[in-house]
Amino acid sequence: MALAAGRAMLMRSGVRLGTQAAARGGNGARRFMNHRVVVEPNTVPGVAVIKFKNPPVNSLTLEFLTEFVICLEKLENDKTFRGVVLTSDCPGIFSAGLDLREMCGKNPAHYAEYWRAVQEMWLKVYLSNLVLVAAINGTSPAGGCLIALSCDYRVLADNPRYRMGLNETLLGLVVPFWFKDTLVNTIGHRASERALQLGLLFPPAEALQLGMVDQVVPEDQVQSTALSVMTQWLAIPDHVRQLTKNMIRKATADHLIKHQEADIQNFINFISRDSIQKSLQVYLENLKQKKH
Ligand SMILES: CCCCCC/C=C/CC(=O)SCCNC(=O)CCNC(=O)[C@H](O)C(C)(C)COP(=O)(O)OP(=O)(O)OC[C@H]1O[C@@H](n2cnc3c(N)ncnc32)[C@H](O)[C@@H]1OP(=O)(O)O
Repeated sequence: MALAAGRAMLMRSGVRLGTQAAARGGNGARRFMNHRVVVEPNTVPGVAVIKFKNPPVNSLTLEFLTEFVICLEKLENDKTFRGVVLTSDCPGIFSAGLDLREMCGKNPAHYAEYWRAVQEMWLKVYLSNLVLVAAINGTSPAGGCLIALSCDYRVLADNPRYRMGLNETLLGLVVPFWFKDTLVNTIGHRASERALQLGLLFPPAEALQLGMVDQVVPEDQVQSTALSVMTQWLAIPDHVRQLTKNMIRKATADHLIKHQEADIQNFINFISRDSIQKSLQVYLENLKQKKH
């Protein structure tokens, strides 16, 4: 379903699916290249590394979301893969979250298409049959943090400049209920209440203390740590681990699935408001002028 919609979207936007290139890297591993998402089968058997490559800040544009979902779907359907490490190819930034330009100055049909793509990405990551480990090698606000929170395990680089959290209120936005649920499921109710209302972005030591990440390691060890953690997760037979994951996550995902259309309509109504459009424009302008 998501794959078909994604293909249609890519066709509309002029991206040819046939352009995905395969090449052999130095270690002989096949390396699949999309435009914005690079998939590298790694030295650990059954594990692929997905690198976000949407410079300058890996913002979650419609095209990026579509490519990402297609990549995950392909890996899920390829039974040689059991686990995926998610990381970034953009130095210092895991993902800047939703692309603000997708939510500014567009029409309701675009907002609907964009929000559905955000929902589908979250459902795909949150309910993935694969083991997903986030190797967070940069800052990850809002939607970037959501991707990491939706993985099974998080390893964060020990760099005080890298902040993580759901900062939507700082942009004048109300966090969607399923972003909130994902955070509450990870760090608990009280910590989420404070973090969400204040739009807090946490440095590594605090993120670890809160349980927002599972490990903080030196920057040059993020990916290797993620891969060795993966080995531990893959020691469990897939079917029992998948059933257990599904049992724990199903209610949260079902909440969105049940209200998916209403959630899209709510997003359109909210984002189309003059006051919201104005505050997003001011936020973007401030980013340009480096006032943040
Ligand atoms: C019911 C309704 C519910 C609505 C809920 C909507 C939910 C939204 C969730 C979100 O994800 S909103 C996005 C939140 N993201 C942020 O607040 C991050 C903003 N960006 C930054 O703080 C910084 O850019 C950075 C990530 C820390 C990187 O800093 P750096 O100094 O390295 O780069 P910049 O010069 O700031 O940025 C370069 C370039 O990229 C543009 N940009 C940055 N972030 C975004 C973004 N999220 N979307 C689109 N574009 C972004 C920035 O404007 C610069 O552009 P320029 O043209 O080169 O000036």
